[in-house]
Amino acid sequence: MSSVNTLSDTQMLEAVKAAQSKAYAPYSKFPVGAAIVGPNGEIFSGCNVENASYPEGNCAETSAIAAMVMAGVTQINDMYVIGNGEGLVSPCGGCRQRIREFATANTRIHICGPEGVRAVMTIQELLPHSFGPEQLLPANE
Ligand SMILES: O=c1ccn([C@H]2C[C@H](O)[C@@H](CO)O2)c(=O)[nH]1
Ligand SMILES: [Zn+2]
Repeated sequence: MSSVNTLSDTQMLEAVKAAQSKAYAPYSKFPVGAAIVGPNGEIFSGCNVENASYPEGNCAETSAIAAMVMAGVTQINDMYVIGNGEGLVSPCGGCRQRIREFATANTRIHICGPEGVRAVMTIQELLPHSFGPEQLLPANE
């Protein structure tokens, strides 16, 4: 558990809380917010969007990634996630793969609670031995 929040943690906590407040989660009643810091310090946020056809719902991380890509950005420097409860709301398997697509070795995922950042991890820790763009894209980029 990390106990000290940096200035940017404080700013990002505000951003994820604002995103969480927009969640559409009438079925699970489990609102989640996510906020990405891009390579130039831009912030892209998203919330979970559920659906009466349950499997069609989107996670907050997925929504934030869509907002980032819509803005023309394809690199995640940091991802902040917040949910309710005591434990760690860490990205689901599908979202780990989606984050992986835009992550670098320096990307950090910050799992938050209302009081601050509870844990920080790398995508390598969340998704070891992962499959990624390097397998499919030419190396001469
Ligand atoms: O990291 C997570 C975990 C869960 N959810 C959402 C999916 C669903 O709407 C609700 C309950 O699983 O929380 C997220 O958005 N992100
Ligand atoms: Zn997910």
